[in-house]
Amino acid sequence: MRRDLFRVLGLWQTRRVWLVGGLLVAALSALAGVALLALAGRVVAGAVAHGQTGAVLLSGGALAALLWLRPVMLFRPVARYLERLVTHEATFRALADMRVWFFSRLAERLPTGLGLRQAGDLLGRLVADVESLDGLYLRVIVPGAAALAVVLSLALVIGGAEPALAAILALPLVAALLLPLLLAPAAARAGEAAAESQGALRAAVVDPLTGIEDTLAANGESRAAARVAAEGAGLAAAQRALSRRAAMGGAVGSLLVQAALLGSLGWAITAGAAGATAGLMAVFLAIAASEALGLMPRAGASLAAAGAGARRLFEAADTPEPVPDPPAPAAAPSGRALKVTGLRFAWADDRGLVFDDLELDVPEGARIALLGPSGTGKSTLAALLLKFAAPQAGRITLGGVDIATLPAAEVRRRITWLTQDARLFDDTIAANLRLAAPGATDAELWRALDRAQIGDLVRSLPDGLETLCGEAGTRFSGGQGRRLALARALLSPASVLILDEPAAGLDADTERAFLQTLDEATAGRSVILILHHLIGVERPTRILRLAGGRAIPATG
Ligand SMILES: Nc1ncnc2c1ncn2[C@@H]1O[C@H](COP(=O)(O)OP(=O)(O)OP(=O)(O)O)[C@@H](O)[C@H]1O
Repeated sequence: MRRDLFRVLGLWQTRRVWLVGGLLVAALSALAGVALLALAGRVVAGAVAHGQTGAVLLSGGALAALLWLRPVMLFRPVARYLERLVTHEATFRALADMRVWFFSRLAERLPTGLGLRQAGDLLGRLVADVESLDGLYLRVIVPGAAALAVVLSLALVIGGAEPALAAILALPLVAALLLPLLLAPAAARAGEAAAESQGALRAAVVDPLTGIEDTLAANGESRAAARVAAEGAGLAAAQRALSRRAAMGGAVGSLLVQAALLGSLGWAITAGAAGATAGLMAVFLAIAASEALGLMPRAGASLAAAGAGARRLFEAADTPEPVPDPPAPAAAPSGRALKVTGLRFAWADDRGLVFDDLELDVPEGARIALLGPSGTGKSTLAALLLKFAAPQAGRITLGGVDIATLPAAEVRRRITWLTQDARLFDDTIAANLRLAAPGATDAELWRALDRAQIGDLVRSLPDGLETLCGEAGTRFSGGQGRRLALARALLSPASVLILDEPAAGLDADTERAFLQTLDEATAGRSVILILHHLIGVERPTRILRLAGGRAIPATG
């Protein structure tokens, strides 16, 4: 837990000005509270002495304390306000950075999809686990710094005059300050269970909702609801356990603060008149300290929750990168011929080989039709060409340069892929298209839409290019969405296009029309057409069939 939390602090380095600023303001605000009650104590002690001696005026010290009371009283709420402002701003900034960091790490590490990870669980990590880290700063570090400032100031104020009294006052408070560190390991399991349940609950909701049609068609909603209920109950139980720990910490905290208060009171009573001023001051200071230290032991639960959140974040973020970028990349290639030699690849050690000694030549401007039954590795080949996975043996060169020596982004600028289940995102048609070419003009968007045989439909929509697609393109039929995705691929400036079943979703006439115009749409670029069968109008320069892990020439 400790290592994970220190790593979080390391990632927050860039926000250190805000974070340290928050600590200083919090300490200042706590000290203002101490000063307020110290001054009040001094005035009351002066008034008591004044009553005893029958003097007409308060002593000089008590009078000065009285004069100082007003500015400190005014300063205190200002400091409290600033404390809230700065510490919360610091947290918002640090957590926002953390979310972007986590998202980028996932994007690098899961290029071929989530695998066995669940979208809902990852969402839980991005939202709830990142959020639990605010407890590390707002409920542990900030109050800890404020409490430390209070304890030190008490020791200074009382310690000089009455060391024994300072010890009576400070020892229980130091215990309250350190208690979170002792309580956190015991609460760790509850924190872990709560974080896991958060993820499981989100997964239980997101999974059936993402495929709601299939859930409903199978009458599966009551089973899905039962799973949500079960995960919800698990989460409630874990959170209850965590709250119990926090409540126990709170109770111990008030006991310790009361011990400091009673100890000071006892000392004041037994010290008699000589110690009355110091004793009274100590009682007042113990009251001041209760605010800063009383809640400290509760921080043990927050520390445990933050530790669990951090562990889950790093567990996902540290998934090994399937294809790390080379430390010293080669110069970008000038040519665009693709060549695959001696390629061997299996998705995992315990899975069979998808390719064994695969050879493939895609000269500049060639159009290769790649056929093969389901499961022979057509999509896998595309994944290897885009560096979503790395071969166990063999080479893939682009313009004569081994892509293993190029950064993935460089390769993906030159090779693009219309995947089999290409997705539209929850944005406008224009924004979806400009994913492939951010600088494309509207005229270029329309040209790509026309080439993908979907221009007329988009023209007929009231909002045209600004029409919203909905999540996963739900606003469109499967075939329409596919054509929009095809337009996006055609718009890409990449010099090698891999089009996986580009005509899927088109009726026979439109498919024919599209394939006949594909030459013009992809002029000057190399194209790998992944198809289950040819319809006779594709005019490929070569036809290859994938079988037994190799690409063999075919006649169509
Ligand atoms: N991301 C992945 N992780 C693990 N195994 C995978 C992954 N993608 C594909 N496979 C496996 O690799 C093999 C080849 O799959 P691939 O999707 O490349 O075939 P395909 O020829 O494109 O099939 P289809 O025509 O059905 O799309 C299959 O056994 C498949 O289970």
